[in-house]
Amino acid sequence: MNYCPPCSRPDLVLGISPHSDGGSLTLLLQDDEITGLQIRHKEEWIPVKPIPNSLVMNIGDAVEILSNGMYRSIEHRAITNEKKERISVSAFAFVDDELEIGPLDSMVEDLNRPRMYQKIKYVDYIGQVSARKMGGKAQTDLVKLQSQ
Ligand SMILES: O=C(O)CCC(=O)C(=O)O
Ligand SMILES: [Fe+2]
Repeated sequence: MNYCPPCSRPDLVLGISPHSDGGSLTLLLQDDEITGLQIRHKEEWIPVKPIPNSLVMNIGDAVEILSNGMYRSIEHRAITNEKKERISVSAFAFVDDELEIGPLDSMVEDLNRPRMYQKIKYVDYIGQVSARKMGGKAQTDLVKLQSQ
């Protein structure tokens, strides 16, 4: 659960720093009344206007890696609001710590595409991501193969 109190200087203070979710999929319940979530598209931050009574589903890094980059984990952040507090609820699906993840053969050989990410034990991947704190989307770069 994320809580952002009202903030007199939303231009200076973020609610949640830019990041992509490290798991496989995330379900997010937003406050229907406040647009706080933003996704990065090219160099711009695009607001995700809540659709009442609906959930947002985010693709996480694990799906990006497993799909060999076919499905990207989006970089996102939450901004603060000058007048209102905002609560959001995130439910993350993670991969088993001991599992080694890497692009699935069906996403590489079968599609005749170059392998974009190295294999890594999931717990090691998450350890590296956490060590960087919320350093933005480049977190999947940690396992991107040099030549890609
Ligand atoms: O509050 C939001 O809209 C985003 C929350 C989020 O990105 C997260 O919990 O990972
Ligand atoms: Fe997130």
